[in-house]
Amino acid sequence: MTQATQPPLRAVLLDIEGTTIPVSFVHATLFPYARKALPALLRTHADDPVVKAQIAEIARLAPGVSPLRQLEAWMDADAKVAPLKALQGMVWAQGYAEGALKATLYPDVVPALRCWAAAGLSLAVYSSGSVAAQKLIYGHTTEGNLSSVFVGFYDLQMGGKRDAESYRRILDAARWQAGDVLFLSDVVAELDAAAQAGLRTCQIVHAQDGTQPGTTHPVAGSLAEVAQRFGLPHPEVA
Ligand SMILES: CSCCC(=O)C(=O)COP(=O)(O)O
Ligand SMILES: [Mg+2]
Repeated sequence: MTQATQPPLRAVLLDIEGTTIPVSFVHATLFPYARKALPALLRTHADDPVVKAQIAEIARLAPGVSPLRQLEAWMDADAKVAPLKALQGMVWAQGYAEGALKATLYPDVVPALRCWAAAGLSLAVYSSGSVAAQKLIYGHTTEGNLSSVFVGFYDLQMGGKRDAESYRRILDAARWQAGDVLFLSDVVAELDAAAQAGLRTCQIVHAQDGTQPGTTHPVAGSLAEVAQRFGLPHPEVA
């Protein structure tokens, strides 16, 4: 089916890093903040039930390794692992609360999200970052609290982003039909998995992030371009 003959989209599912937020913000601000703050979190919150549950999960995944060493190894590898993502979310919460962290989105993102939500599209997030971290990032942007534009937040509890089954779980949870949903990501393997589950896809490519355009999904350099390609309401970029 060509774009013109496809039914109108009802929902947009968005990745975060490389899609709505520059890779540099995640790697130069969020990740170093978490790396510095995690040792103290493990020391001072050892009795917190959430921390305890994550430590138990680390021990299950990496038996015999010190939790901190394992977290450092995962951070070195940029591994998308649920216990690391949950603990990173906890330390970022403190950073946002103290005003040390504020998310800077790509300039095209806020106008597009507000315009699409106002036009009745359902918007949801699917990121490796924990749901708590997603709500924090959109709750503390340089342009204010954006969390109300989203009707759903999904993380690795749905499964890995390169696994088609994860997208089927999200469709079930959101009660969406696959063909009504557009998934946006910078990572081709994630788009492949979403397409396998029947979602429509578009790769977001930002030269400043070094994103390599693939050949198997439509490509756009901004959400305004996505709107144009997929017949979505067109945001006025401020
Ligand atoms: C939720 S903000 C932090 C993003 C993060 O921790 C990460 O690993 C990026 O994952 P994504 O799936 O958004 O590319
Ligand atoms: Mg990404």
